[in-house]
Amino acid sequence: MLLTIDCGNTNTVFSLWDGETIVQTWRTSTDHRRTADQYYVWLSTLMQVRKISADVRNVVISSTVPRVVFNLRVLCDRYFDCRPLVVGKPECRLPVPPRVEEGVRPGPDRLANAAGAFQRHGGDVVVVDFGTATNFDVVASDGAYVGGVIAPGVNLSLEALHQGAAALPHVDISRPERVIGTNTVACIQSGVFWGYTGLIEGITQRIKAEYGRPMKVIGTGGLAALFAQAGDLFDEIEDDLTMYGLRVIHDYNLAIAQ
Ligand SMILES: Nc1ncnc2c1ncn2[C@@H]1O[C@H](COP(=O)(O)OP(=O)(O)O)[C@@H](O)[C@H]1O
Ligand SMILES: CC(C)(COP(=O)(O)O)[C@@H](O)C(=O)NCCC(=O)O
Ligand SMILES: [K+]
Repeated sequence: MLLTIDCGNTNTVFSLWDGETIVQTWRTSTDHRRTADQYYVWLSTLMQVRKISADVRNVVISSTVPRVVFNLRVLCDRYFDCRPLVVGKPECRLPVPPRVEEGVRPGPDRLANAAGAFQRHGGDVVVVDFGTATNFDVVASDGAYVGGVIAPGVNLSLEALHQGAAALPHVDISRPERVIGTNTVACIQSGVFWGYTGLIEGITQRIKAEYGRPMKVIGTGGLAALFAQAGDLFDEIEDDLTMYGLRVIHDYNLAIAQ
């Protein structure tokens, strides 16, 4: 079976595949101190809970936190008896190489999103990925990642507001009914929710204008569904896009090795 691991700056997500479908997804906070043994105890316990007896033979990893990769490699070596494919490393080939400035290393999550979006939609796509950062990944008609936008993430903004302003509490993000808040929490929620809605609308519009061809806008990441409530921001929402892209990259590397 294939295990895809998407390690972001906040959370690390593991998806177990059976052929073409994801059997289960598990999420833990990202912590570079977590050892291979700790990962394995956690994963195998959760598999037992779901009565899954997985024979993991292949692993593919995207990590925006370089330090965690070492222990994930040890996990693969010690418990799955395999060498993982790590997106962004020279030995991991991409179906279509990115077209960016010389020396730039795009986030592996963005490369995975591009591979997944191209397989599903055939290019001319913007992926809006809500993680620690809110990324816009532009995928050209041939499937190449060609750049995009990195904005501070929704939770990061909420946290910064709380940290920086003595009288402002930490609030959870939600869609306020009204723009004009009548209490402090409602004002913050409005600022973040409608502020990000404006950001997403404005940036996708400008990307489309600069790109000059019709584009599809795909939302992914936990908060995409919440922002879909704001109106017509996305053509589609695909929560598993990064994982799916990792699978595409895995399949491609397997095919060229044969
Ligand atoms: N479904 C959700 N509802 C609310 N908040 C979420 C949801 N999914 C993720 N988040 C929040 O968004 C932030 C970043 O999400 P995540 O996708 O895990 O980031 P990363 O991929 O950078 O680790 C986290 O603070 C997390 O709590
Ligand atoms: C922008 C990111 C931090 C987003 O990562 P995440 O929010 O998933 O943790 C990540 O894609 C990254 O580290 N990128 C490297 C720079 C670049 O993509 O140009
Ligand atoms: K991510």
